[in-house]
Amino acid sequence: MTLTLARPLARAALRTARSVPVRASSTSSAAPRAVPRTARLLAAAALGAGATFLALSEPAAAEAPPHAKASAGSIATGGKISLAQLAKHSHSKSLWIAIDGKVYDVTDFLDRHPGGSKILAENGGKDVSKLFHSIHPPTTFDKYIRPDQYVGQLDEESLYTLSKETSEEEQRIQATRDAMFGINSVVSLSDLERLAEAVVPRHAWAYYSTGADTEAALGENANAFKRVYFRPRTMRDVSNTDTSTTVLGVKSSIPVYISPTARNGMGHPEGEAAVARGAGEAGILQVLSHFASKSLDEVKAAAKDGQQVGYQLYLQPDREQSAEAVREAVKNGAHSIWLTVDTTILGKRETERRILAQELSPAPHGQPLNRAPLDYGMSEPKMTWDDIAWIRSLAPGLPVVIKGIGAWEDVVLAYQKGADAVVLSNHGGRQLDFAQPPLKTLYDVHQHAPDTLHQPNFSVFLDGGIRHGTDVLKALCLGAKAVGLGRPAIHAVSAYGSEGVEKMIMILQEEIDIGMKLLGVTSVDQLGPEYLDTSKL
Ligand code: HEM
Ligand SMILES: Cc1cc2nc3c(=O)[nH]c(=O)nc-3n(C[C@H](O)[C@H](O)[C@H](O)COP(=O)(O)O)c2cc1C
Repeated sequence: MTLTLARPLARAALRTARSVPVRASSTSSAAPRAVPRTARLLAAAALGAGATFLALSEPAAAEAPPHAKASAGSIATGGKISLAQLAKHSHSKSLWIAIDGKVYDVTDFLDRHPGGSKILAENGGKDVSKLFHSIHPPTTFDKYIRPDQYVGQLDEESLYTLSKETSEEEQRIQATRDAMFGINSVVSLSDLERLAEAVVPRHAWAYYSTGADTEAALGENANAFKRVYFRPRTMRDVSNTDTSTTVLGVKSSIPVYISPTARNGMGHPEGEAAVARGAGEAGILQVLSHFASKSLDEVKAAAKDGQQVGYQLYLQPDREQSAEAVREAVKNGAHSIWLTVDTTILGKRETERRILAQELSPAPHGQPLNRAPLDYGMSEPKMTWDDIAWIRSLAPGLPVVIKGIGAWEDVVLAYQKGADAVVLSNHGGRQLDFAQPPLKTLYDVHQHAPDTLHQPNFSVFLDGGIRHGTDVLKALCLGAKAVGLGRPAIHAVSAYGSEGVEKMIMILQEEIDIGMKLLGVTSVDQLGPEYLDTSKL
């Protein structure tokens, strides 16, 4: 396996983490331990090669699933299966995988797997429990796998072997976690980011952190805030400030919500459920991704009574599939539907591709030349403005939010087509590189379509690059009703679970409060463009 990039990255992660809340006295234990070659290879096996996930669920000698009894003997051996037997079924004519100690024949699922046949083929003949659970909500399984695909259970020895398997990456992560300072040493969102980089698996960090192409859009999202200055007013009584507001009718402790991000389970076993707990404690709205690691059902179960969770949809070419997803979200109590519209095709995410390609294709010579296929997996390229009415008809009474607007003209269209809100966003710089920073789009709205910012039944939100309370204040001064946090929430949950999310919101609340007092305002509705100098934007 080629580790040329892996090791420096892991070391860099540890270095940066030590400069923030990692106990100095434990630094020696934070160094990756020497790991036998076999363990490295096993680690490599987890994702075709190379990638491993944070321990999520130990393969358990659990009782056979209910459908097993019906199917026992149909394909099957009926008896218990060893890892060696499992490994023999690793080709497209007979493809078995083990999940939580149970073995399934997925040969006829290979070409239907929504995540692509390649990844499934590469993992045939293996235990894929950790990988499976970190990507798929539990409901996925029953939806796609028939009872007759159950082959049998892994034998005791195999289960024991699997339970003892700890990859080099898992050891590195555990050592880093052991060396972390307590949560109260975290003082900023960037502290959480550095910690997350140190404690999530390498491929997960590649996925979370990547932008598209040159990553100019990613960088500019945050930089744009640095080009806007405050014009603070003074000699006003600011002894009592109120940072709260409402977001689509939901009371919110600060004008901030959690943007939808896929696969939170790669960074923390509780994933979006932990985000829900943190958001609930701190009193802000969470929007759950279409590709979340947890189902809306599970997230609602983790949430407080009455806590609201929005549901984000990627419209699929199979409209009935999308209709079903919306109906299910409504049934499970979604507060609102957030339709993402900046993903007609997946952006070219080079950082992520580079790392995965190195891990998946370690051989230096003799590889066939691959053309990366265009990935339409995330959305329907035929989507138009008229689809807003269709979505609305599927979720009567629920707010419909259009997420991923990059030009002021589209804000006007969304308003005219009956959306309840828009999110000015370039998907955190992961889609069209050089798409202008959302703060600039907001400025354009303020210049060209200011009326849309002052409608009682229409809200303009923004996400991308928010890392400080002052960023939140700048967006509100320009007319945004609230802002979304994408990566910061992932960093927070990856580093400290639900407490991390709560801490992140506490930090922002303090920063917003300090900023308001120093600006000379006592409530968020007093914020306006007169508090800004935008001449450098
Ligand atoms: C055998 C049972 C499996 C089923 C039923 C299944 C089902 C699915 C479904 C429905 C999706 C689409 C995601 C969504 O709509 O939420 C998906 C995506 C995916 N699956 Fe699987 N899958 C299985 C096994 C695996 C395995 C063994 C792997 C890897 C080793 C894997 C890796 C992926 C990946 C990487 C994606 C793309 C996720 C994304 O783009 O965010 N799947 N799978
Ligand atoms: C790892 C990751 C996964 C994301 N997944 C989704 C998603 O599933 N649906 C979606 O609408 N946006 C998704 N986004 C975009 C975010 O909702 C949001 O627009 C972006 O992260 C904001 O930028 P920020 O990360 O600088 O806060 C994702 C972003 C990241 C970083």
